[in-house]
Order: sequence, then C-alpha cells, then structure tokens
Amino acid sequence: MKPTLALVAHDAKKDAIAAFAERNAQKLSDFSIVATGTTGGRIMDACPALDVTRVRSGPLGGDQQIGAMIAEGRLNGLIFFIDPLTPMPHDVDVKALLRLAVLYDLPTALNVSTAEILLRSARLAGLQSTSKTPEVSLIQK
Ligand SMILES: O=C(CO)COP(=O)(O)O
Repeated sequence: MKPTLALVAHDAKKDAIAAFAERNAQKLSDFSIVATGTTGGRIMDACPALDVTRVRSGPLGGDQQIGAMIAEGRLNGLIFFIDPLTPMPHDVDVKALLRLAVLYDLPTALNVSTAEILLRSARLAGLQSTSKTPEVSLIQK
C-alpha cells in the first residue's frame, strides 16, 4: 500500500501548490494523495495521472477531515501551503489541523522549500516509522 500524503493550500498559494505538484508529479505518484476540495481540483488539473482523493473544501470542514485522518493514524505526511497574510473565516480549523500535526509528530511542511525536502525524505516514503502516538496520558483523558 502506498503511503498517504495530504496536500492543502490557501487560495493565495494555489498556483504554488499546482506548480509544486507538476514539478514533482513523478515523486508524488509514489503516494496516495488526499487534498482539500479546491486544492485537490487544482492538483488533478495539473497532474491528471495522480491518485487524488478530495475531502471538503477547507472552510467547509476539509481541514477537520484531514485532522481526523491524522488522529486515526491514516496520514504519513502533510504539505500545507498556508497564507500568512490573509485572515481566514476558518482560522480555528487551520490551527486545529496544525496542532494535531504537531501532537502526532507528523512530517509536515508549510512552505515550498520545506515541502521539496520532505518529499525526498526516507521517512515520508515509509522506510521509517512516521507519526508517533502521543503520550498515553493524553489519549486516556
Ligand atoms: O482552506 C483551505 C485550508 O485551510 C484549503 O481548502 P481548499 O483547498 O478547498 O481551498
């Protein structure tokens, strides 16, 4: 089974993630990709051969769906091109998604240069274990 990588981008970063996907289409074909609605549409347009599953658009719950996948141990990595200059109606969802990525020690990239590094890491390719279960005391509460 292929490792699963989530791709998400805010509107100001959609061109950047489409270009990232096009540039790395070969490498991305090693992954099952899950993406928020609009981001996924842009990636599918840019790279029709990729295996992309779309969840809801971010502001309509997509960030939370990706967060749930992290909590369930179903993601191997997250690439999320955030827009640091624009207020978002779903800011709390963005924050919750990033919180879970940190909590579960999920390999995560928030900008293009880190995403390029992450995509080439042995850890992301599933050669080493990925996200860690958080402290037992956290789970039992
Ligand atoms: O808003 C997003 C992430 O917070 C992304 O959602 P879309 O890919 O649907 O635009």
